[in-house]
Amino acid sequence: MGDLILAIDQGTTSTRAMLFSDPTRVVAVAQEEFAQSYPRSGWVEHDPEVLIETMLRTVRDVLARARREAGEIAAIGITNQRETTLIWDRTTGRPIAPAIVWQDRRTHAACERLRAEGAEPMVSARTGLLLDPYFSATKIAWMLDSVDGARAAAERGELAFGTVDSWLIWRLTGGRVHATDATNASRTLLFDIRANAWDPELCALFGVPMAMLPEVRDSDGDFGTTDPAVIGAAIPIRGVAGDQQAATLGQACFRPGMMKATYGTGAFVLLVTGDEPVASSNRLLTTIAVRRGGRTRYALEGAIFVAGAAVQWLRDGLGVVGHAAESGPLAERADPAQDVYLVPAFTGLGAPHWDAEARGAIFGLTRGTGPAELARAALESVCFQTGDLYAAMHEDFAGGEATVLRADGGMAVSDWTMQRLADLLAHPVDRPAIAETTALGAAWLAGAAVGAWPDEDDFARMWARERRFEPAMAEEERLRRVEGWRDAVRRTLSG
Ligand SMILES: Nc1ncnc2c1ncn2[C@@H]1O[C@H](COP(=O)(O)OP(=O)(O)O)[C@@H](O)[C@H]1O
Ligand SMILES: O=P(O)(O)OC[C@H](O)CO
Repeated sequence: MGDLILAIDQGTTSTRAMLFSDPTRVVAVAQEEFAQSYPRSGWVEHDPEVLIETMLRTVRDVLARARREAGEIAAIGITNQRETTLIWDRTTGRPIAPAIVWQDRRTHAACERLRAEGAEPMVSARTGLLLDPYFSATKIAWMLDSVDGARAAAERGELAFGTVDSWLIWRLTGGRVHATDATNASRTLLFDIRANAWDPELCALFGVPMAMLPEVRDSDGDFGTTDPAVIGAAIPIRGVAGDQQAATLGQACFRPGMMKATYGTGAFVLLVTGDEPVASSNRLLTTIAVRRGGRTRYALEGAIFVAGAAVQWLRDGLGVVGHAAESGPLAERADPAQDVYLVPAFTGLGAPHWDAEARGAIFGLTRGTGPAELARAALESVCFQTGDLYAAMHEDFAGGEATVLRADGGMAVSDWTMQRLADLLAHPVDRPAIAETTALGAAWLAGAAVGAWPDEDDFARMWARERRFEPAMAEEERLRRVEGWRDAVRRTLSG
C-alpha cells in the first residue's frame, strides 16, 4: 500500500487536489478554477464534464508536482460543494442537464408553494433544513420537469441523482458505484437525519422518484476503488464529506461545543452538538456533521452570505484597496471615534435574520469618514455576523464545552479581522497550522479508514494551532459596538 493520501476538493469556484504524507504534512497542491454559468438572473450552473475534467487534471498535476505515481496513494478522500444537483443517465453516463449550483434561486416559487401548503414544519423536523431553493430536492424536481422524458426515465430507474461527491465517485469508479455519504445526503431535503435514511414521504412531497437516489454510506465508508483507466491505478475511495463538514473534521472539532468558521466568499459556521440533533429556534440548520462506523454526530450550521465578498467589494466596487490583504492594515488606521456600520446585505441576510429582500446599508457616515472607516466597517461586518450566529447557536445549544472557535478560509489570513472577531465575540479565536482544513478533513476520513492515519483522539491531539487571538476589547466598548450593529441591522431589515 502507498504512503500518500489524496484529497479531492471540488468547490464552487475551483477544484483542488492535495497530497498528504501524514496529517501534518501537505506534499503538494494543485488547483484549477473553472467557469460559472449564469444563464438567467438568479440561475447558477456548472458543466458536469468540467467538474470531472478539472478533477482529473488536478490529480495528474498534484502527482507530477510531488513526482509521485498514482500507485503510491493509499486512499482517496472526496469533499465537495454541497447541495449542487446533478442527474445522469445510468447507461450512457451522460448528464441530462447542467448541474444546478447551490446558489441557484430558480426554485423559489416551488418552495413558496410548499410553504403556503404548510409543509415546512414537517420538512424541517425531519431534515433539519428549511424550505429553501438552496437545497437539492426542488432542483431535482425542476430538472425532471424541464427535460423531455426525464421524469418517466427516472421512474423507470434509468436516471441517477447525485450531489457532486456522487458524480465524482460514479466517474472515478467507471460507473460501478452510485453512493453518497450521510453529510451530503443531509443537505438534500430528502433525508431523515434521525432515521438516517431517505424518507419516502419527503420524496413524494418533492416529486423525486426514489429509484434515482444514491445509496447512503458512512463518511468513512467503502466507496469502491478507482478504475485504473481513469487515474492510473485502483485506489480505494474511503472518505466522503460535504466541504463544510470536512472543514469541521479538519479542524478536529469532534466534541460538543466545538465550533469552526470558514471565511471564504461567504462564511459557514458549524457548532458540533453531539450524538443527538438539536433543533434550532433561531432558524439555524441542523445537519449531520459526520457518520463514522455507523455513529452519527450532528451540528448546528449558519451561513453568512457576504464575508470575503465584502473585501472584494472594497477592492472592486469602491477601489479603496488594490488587494484584499490591504484591507486589514487600512482598517487599523480607522478613527476609533467614528462609529460606522456596514450591513452587507448585498443579496439579503442569512441566518439568523433570513431576510431575502433586505439590501445593504451604511450607517454613521460623517464628513470625516474615509476609506479606512469603510474598510473597518466591512471587516467588522463579518465579525458582527459571526457574533449573531454565535449568540443564536448558544441560545439553541447550551451544552458542551464551548471552548474553541477555530477559523479558516481565505479571510482568516487577516490578523486584524481575527483579532476583531475575538474582541467582538469576547472569545478566543484559534487559527490552525494547516490552513487547508477542508482537504485535511477528507484526507483524515480516508487515511483513518484504511488504518494509515490516527483515529479521532490522536488526530485531535495532533491538530496544531498557528496562532490564538485573545479578546482584548473593553467590555463597555464591545457592548456599545454590538448594540450599534444590532441597531443597524434592525434599520436594514425589509419587514
Ligand atoms: N488578507 C486578507 N484579508 C481579508 N480578506 C482576504 C484576505 N485574503 C483573502 N481574503 C478574502 O478571502 C476570500 C477568498 O477566500 P477563499 O477561502 O479562497 O474563498 P472561496 O473558497 O470562497 O473562493 C476573498 O473573498 C478575499 O477577498
Ligand atoms: O464550495 P464552497 O467552499 O463555496 O462551499 C459551498 C457550500 O458547501 C455550500 O453549502
